[in-house]
Amino acid sequence: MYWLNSTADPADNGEGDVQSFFDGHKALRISFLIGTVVFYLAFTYTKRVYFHPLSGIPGPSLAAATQFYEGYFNIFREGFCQKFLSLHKEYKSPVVRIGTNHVHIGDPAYYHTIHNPGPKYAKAPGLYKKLGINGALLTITEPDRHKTYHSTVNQLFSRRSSDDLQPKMAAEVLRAADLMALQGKAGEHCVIQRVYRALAADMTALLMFGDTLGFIDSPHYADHYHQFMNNVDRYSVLLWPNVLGLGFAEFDKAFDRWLEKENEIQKSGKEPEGTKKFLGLMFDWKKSIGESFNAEEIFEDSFNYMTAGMDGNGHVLSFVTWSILTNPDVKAKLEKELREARQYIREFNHRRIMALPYLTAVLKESLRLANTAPAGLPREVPQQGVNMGGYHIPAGTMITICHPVVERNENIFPDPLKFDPERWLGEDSSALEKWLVAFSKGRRQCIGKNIAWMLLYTNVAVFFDRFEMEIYETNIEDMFVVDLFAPRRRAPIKVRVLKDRWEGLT
Ligand code: HEM
Repeated sequence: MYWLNSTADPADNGEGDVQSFFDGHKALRISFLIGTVVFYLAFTYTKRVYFHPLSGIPGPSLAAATQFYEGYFNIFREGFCQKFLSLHKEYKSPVVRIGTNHVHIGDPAYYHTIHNPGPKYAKAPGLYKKLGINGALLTITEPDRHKTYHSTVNQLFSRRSSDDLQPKMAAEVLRAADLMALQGKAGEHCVIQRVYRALAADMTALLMFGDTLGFIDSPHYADHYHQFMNNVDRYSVLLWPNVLGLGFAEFDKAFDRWLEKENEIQKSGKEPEGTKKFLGLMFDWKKSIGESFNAEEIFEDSFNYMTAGMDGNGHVLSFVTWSILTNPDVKAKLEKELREARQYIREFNHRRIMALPYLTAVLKESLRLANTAPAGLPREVPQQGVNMGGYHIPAGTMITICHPVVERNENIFPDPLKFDPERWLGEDSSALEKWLVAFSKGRRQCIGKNIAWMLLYTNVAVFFDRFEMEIYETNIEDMFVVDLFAPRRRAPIKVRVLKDRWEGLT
């Protein structure tokens, strides 16, 4: 830098001169900075838009150039995923580029290629590692690691294991219904989404840890709005890793209690009777892969199961409730079927409840339209790349096919926005099963599917057979789905119980 000032004393090390040069040339300094930034931006833009391996794929140039494009829609508009379907129309292409290294597929024919039973198309670290829930089953991206974890815990989520919950689930659902009846009599409304979430959270904890956090015991007049649920609502999913230590004291305490019990089992070497619970299985898994048990990691994973269970079910059941109560024909048909099955419903015979055809159709149609994965579940294109929709997509590209591509496709589901359970009852309806993707498909599909179905069936059967209900101060705008990786509605669903049809029955 010495050359900048030719009149300087050669004995001087030059630092002072450089300083005075820049002090005296503020405008030049600013221009230099602006020039550097403009050059950098222009260079990056040109490189990403025109000289990137995805350059040939149509899509908004700004999306290709910078992640800020996606960020803008996520922060200031209704979410980037709201644009996905329209981008395919705008660019008249089944493949569009939605990020620097990210493409979106608009053709349902590729859904099962991406979400397949094999190890190809691993979860994209670009999203899952950023969620920060280290070690959680959900965020494991390495196929082999996922396989060993999944096969160790899978038995806990089997249909049989969910069946074993029957007596306790019956007690909790029937108790929640009794409390709703009391609210109805008092002329109070009920935030039913909280009731569903509370039931699902308690059942998830019971399945996994053999204990609950007592959601259903939290004040019923607040619709079981437990501190855990309250905190989940306050901190978005994207902030969880930062707040896990802050607002979840009760879960923390419960986890310590469960861990202490498991440590005793490990020390004594004496397994209790019955299906091994989650922490025991995690000790097994860690041993089998030669790692030590990391309590912090398992805590985060456990937290993730709790929220996935609570909010997955709450989200879908709130939509079921809205759909039944705003479609009088559907409501009448369902109530007729439930009335005829009342005996089994009151006995909480879940296997018989789960065989009811119209209820099944209502639930499938709700799962289709509830929008359980609005932004899709990004995967990574495997080695050698793939050809899709007339384009070559290179290995390592993040690839997404959001669920509405399938769920709102008019060739698969004619008149797709209509809530029409009958479509699942027709002669060729079995062909539709492959397009029921709400739990995803393939190797990374929802592990909690069995308990989720059991809750969906029994909650709807009990509440809709027992109560005449109406929607209370909730409108269609409240049903809008906001993408926070986990789907959220703008506002929860409220109902009012008008009549208790089981009152006086013995
Ligand atoms: C109606 C309710 C539910 C719906 C619609 C639902 C939906 C989904 C979807 C779409 C995925 C795939 C996520 C991805 O690929 O990243 C998933 C995964 C998962 N779900 Fe669910 N879920 C529900 C209930 C539950 C319940 C009750 C539990 C807990 C017991 C649970 C735990 C999980 C876990 C741990 C994963 C990660 C699985 C893996 O990566 O192998 N879910 N769920």
